[in-house]
Amino acid sequence: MESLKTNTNQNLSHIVPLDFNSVLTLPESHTWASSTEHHPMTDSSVPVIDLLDPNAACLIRRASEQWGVFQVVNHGIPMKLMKEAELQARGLFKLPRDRKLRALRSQEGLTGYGRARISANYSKLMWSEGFTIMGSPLEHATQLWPDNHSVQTQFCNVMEEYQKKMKGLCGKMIWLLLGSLGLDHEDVKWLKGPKKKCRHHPQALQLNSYPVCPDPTRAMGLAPHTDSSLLTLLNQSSISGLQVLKDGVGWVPVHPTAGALVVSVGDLMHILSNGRLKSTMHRAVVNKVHHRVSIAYFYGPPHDMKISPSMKLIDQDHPPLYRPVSWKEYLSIKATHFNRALESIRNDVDIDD
Ligand SMILES: O=C(O)CCC(=O)C(=O)O
Ligand SMILES: [Fe+2]
Repeated sequence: MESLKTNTNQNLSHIVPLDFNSVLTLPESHTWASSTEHHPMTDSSVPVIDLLDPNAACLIRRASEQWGVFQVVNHGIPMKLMKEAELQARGLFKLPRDRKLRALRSQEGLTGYGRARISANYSKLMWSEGFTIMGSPLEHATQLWPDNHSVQTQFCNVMEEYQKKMKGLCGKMIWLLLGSLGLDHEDVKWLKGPKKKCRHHPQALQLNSYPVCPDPTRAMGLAPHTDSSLLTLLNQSSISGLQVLKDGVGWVPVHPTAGALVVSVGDLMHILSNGRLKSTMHRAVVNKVHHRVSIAYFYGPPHDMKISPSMKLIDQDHPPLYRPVSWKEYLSIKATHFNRALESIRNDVDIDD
């Protein structure tokens, strides 16, 4: 792979995705030892919950305890906006490679085009490319469409509106979940309440693209991971690819449901709930026919706020499972320990650095 240098002369080739159009066979660098072909030994599937159901809070608590992942319908996000965001993402990833590379993430940067960040934790590369947005994507939009002001504006408007709507829904979902565990605003003061003005909650939008793959069973779209967030809302479009790891069963596909959003409990929500709600391992597989795009919205607590198991969920039989940790600290622990990050902050486990 060519090395890409910026004007600060940093070598950024470890951020650059493969030129997927230029290869007819799966390169060795992207060939995973174990096949992603799977035959789950179960008929059970990730619950689909109607948010207008009077029993919704109880259903999402049960789904979060048993699966850590569920789909929601009647969530109030306009279908038109979900489709428009998907179209904008597709338009971006269809741009010529040199255009996308103009908006490449920088070494320390958080936003822009590049490989999945978890690539650093695996020896094989993934069959995907991503684009991260935090707030206004205007700077990158001008790099992507330098001569087309109206495309820039349209892209920014859609992505900003999408983040705004996701933020509202995420807040609602988090309070539904916490309420179903018996927690209220007094127990989680740092979390934005309906009328309270609180500190800034970091959010990020991750556009994922999984190009058509010549040998999908030996490739990996996005390798197994848990999300570090409090909660993640995923718009997975109509093409399947997302799978969750279910204890005793194996990888279970999350079949796309028209208009639904996939909700995943993140590691920090798992900590806050003292282990009651699961942050489930998930991955994305690829296919030979369709270019799949997904849009993940991650919502976290204020960066420096220490998150610890809620006092109300601690008693003699349920001691605090985790030590307090801020999101900032947790992200750096995750960078080192990756899928063992939660284990590394458990009160009852010692693991080597
Ligand atoms: O594309 C998908 O289905 C999964 C995306 C995901 O897990 C992520 O962006 O963290
Ligand atoms: Fe994820």
